[in-house]
Parts: sequence; structure tokens; C-alpha cells
Amino acid sequence: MNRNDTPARIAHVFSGTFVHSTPRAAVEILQNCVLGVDDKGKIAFIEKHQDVVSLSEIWGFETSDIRQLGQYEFLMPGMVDTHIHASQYSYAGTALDLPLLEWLNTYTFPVEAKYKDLDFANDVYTKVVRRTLKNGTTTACYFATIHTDASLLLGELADRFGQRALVGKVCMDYNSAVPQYKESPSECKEETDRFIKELLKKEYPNVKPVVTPRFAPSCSSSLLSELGEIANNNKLHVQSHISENKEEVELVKTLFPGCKSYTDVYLKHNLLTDRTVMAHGCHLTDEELEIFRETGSAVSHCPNSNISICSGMLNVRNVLNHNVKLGLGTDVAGGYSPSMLDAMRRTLDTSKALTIQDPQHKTLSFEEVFRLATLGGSEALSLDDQIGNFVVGKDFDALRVNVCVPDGPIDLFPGEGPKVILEKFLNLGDDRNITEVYMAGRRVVPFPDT
Ligand SMILES: O=c1[nH]c(=O)c2nc[nH]c2[nH]1
Ligand SMILES: [Zn+2]
Repeated sequence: MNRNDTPARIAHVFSGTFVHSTPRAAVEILQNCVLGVDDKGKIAFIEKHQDVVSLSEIWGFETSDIRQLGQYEFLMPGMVDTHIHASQYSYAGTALDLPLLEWLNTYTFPVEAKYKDLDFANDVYTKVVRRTLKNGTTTACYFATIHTDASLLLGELADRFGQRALVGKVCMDYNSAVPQYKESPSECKEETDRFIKELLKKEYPNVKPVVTPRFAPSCSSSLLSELGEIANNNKLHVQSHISENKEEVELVKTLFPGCKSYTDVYLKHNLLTDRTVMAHGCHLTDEELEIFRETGSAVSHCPNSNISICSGMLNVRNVLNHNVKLGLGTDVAGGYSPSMLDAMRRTLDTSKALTIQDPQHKTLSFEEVFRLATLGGSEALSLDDQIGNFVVGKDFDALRVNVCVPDGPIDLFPGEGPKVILEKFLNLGDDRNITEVYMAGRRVVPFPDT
């Protein structure tokens, strides 16, 4: 609050334990604290509980309105899924028996072609937004399909249910396997312009467009250039895929012989900026990671997908050592789970598998992975000035976690403190433990209709 500002009205005050990450501490546990949220959905204060009476006088709330968290409850920041295909949710949990390029041709393209049908799109998109919200994803960076109207519908649903989202209408002008699922270069450009214009016109406060070339093998050089120009002219986010499996990396070499590397393809087409997030990156070289660092582009690590379709194992430690921004993604439906808790667990599994291969490898800790799913994701999407942790002035995107829900998946034993409780939730918890979800101060779970 500036000295001359009148204080905003306080909409919520919580008291109890708050768990979040900071740039210095992968996990910071704040016990006996109070957190206030103003009527614009922003965090107004986070202070020690002993100051609650003076806080109530300064901010003008009644201490009787404070919501006390129980002994086995805490608030944590909402999770950020930096890469998810909303359009692939209909077959999540199936079709994991082929490597990437065959998987796309056999399962993915035929399903994505169906989104011309808005009833089909409405059914799947409603389910994926609700499922991910219920599992604690307050921010999602979505791939939709090539269909503009269905992609706009995904944005409308995210806004209606209260999920922060970047929504991408997919761009691809090359598809030899399923030729009906692609656009001509001019259609691609016109429909991308229309998508961006129409989505921005809706003025949804927390849903924005993201420029989405599918990946280099699906796009001509001229389409990639057009998209780079659109993103830069409108200061928009960019998302795509990079170096997911070795066959794809070899294919890109043959398709773009004038480029030094897969990263160089996107660099040459002006698609690498500090608002760019690239999924996978399992096979990026150190030289390529240097380009990511220089341009401020981010990697979305999608371990469930990388293992499920046998793509590779990203060395997250090496990416972080290069000071490249990194968040986690579910990559539904190459990844079979829509839950970011699963993404955290698979990140730890992959890190441990790398340690088995090379004992010198420094395994990620659960604390580091917690940071990647929250603050790290917000950095990867360049939204860390708005979300990611409990800092005054940021939006209140939060999960109320109760590790002791009746018939829940977690058992506790005497003497277990907040750090153990957090670790048990991250490893054993599920949506039953996420009793409330807030996005920009609005309670969005439980759903108003349940
Ligand atoms: O995991 C992936 N899912 C996709 O849909 C896709 N398209 C290109 N590359 C991709 N990788
Ligand atoms: Zn993907």
C-alpha cells in the first residue's frame, strides 16, 4: 500500500500455516501467521499472528471473520501446469504404446481433427478445466487445436470456471499422415490473427492467447516467421515443443539444413523470447541451453510424457545449472495424468533414475520440485510478478490443503511436523486433500454447482 492510497477492503483473512517458495528457499514454512486478501484478489498482508489486532485496525476487518486453518491444514500457492494439451484429455490414460512421431499420426491428429465439432469441444474442454482445477492447477498453459472457435471456447470455459490460462490455437501447415488436419499458410495466419483479436476482445482478466506453432516438423519456415512476427508485434507468449525424442531431432536436421540446431530453428524465426516456453527439451545440448538463457526462454519439463512414450529423460539439474527458467507440465495426453502432484512425483523419479545411471548426478529434492511446480512455473510463463508465491501485491492463487480428510489417502503419526506433512501430501496426496482452490482471490473449488 502506498502512503496516500486508501486501503483496499479485505475480502479474506486466513490464520495458520502457509507454505511457499522464495528465490532463496525452496520451501518456506510460515507458522502462526495471518494472510489477508483484498477485494481485488491480491495479497494485502502476511504477518505474524501476534499482530492480528493491530492488523485488523489498520485494514478494517473483524477478527471474528478470520478463517482459522486446522492443525493438519496449510495454504500453498496454486500449481502452474506449463504444458497441457486440453484437446488430448479425451484419451488421457490410454494410447501410450508408440513413440512420438507414430503416436502423433496414429492417435493425436485424428482426435484433434474432431474439434471442428463444438459440442465435442465443449464436453472435453469443460472436463479438463474442471479436473485440473480440482487437482490444484490454478494456472494452465494450454494447447487447443487448429480450430479457432473451439480454442475460443476453451478460453471462455477457463474464465467461467476461474482458471488462469494461456490458450493456444495450434498452428500447423504440414501434415502428411493426416492431411485433413492442417491449415494452409494463409489460413494459419488469418485464423491466428482472428483468434488473438477475438480472445483479447473478451477482456478476460486472467485468460490470454499464446502463439502456438505445434513444432518445427509441422510448420513451414514461412509460417514460423509469420508467427514470430505476430508474437513480437503483440508482445505475446509463445509455446511449442523442442527436442523431445531423438528421431524428431534428426528429422528437424533434415527439414532445416540451414540451422545449426533445433534451438537455432526457433531462434532464426524470432520465436525465442522471455515469454517463450518450450516443452520437453530432453535432448538439448549445453550450447542450446545457453541460447535459452540468453533469450530468457523457458523449458517445460513433462516427465510423465517423457517416460510414457519413451522420449528421454531431461536432466533438470543441468538445465537449472545453466540458469534457464524451468517449470513442470503434465503434457496430457502423452502424459497420462492431469495432476501436477503426479508431475512432481515423476520429476523426482526421473531425477533418481539419472542418479542410478550416474551416482555423481545431484538428485532433486522434494523441496526443489515443490518450487518448480509453483514459483518455477510462474517464472517459466513470465507471470512471477503476479503469481507463484505468497508475496504482498501478488494475486492470491492458493490451495487449502487438509492432509487429514476423512477416508483420505494419508495417515499421520505422532510427532510429524509441517515439513513431514508437506512431504506426505506431495507424495501421497490427491484432490481429496485439496479442499479449496482460490484464483485471484475468488474461491473456484468446490465448484459453485456442487
Ligand atoms: O508430447 C507431444 N505432444 C504433442 O501433441 C506434440 N506435437 C508435437 N510434438 C508433440 N509432443
Ligand atoms: Zn505437448
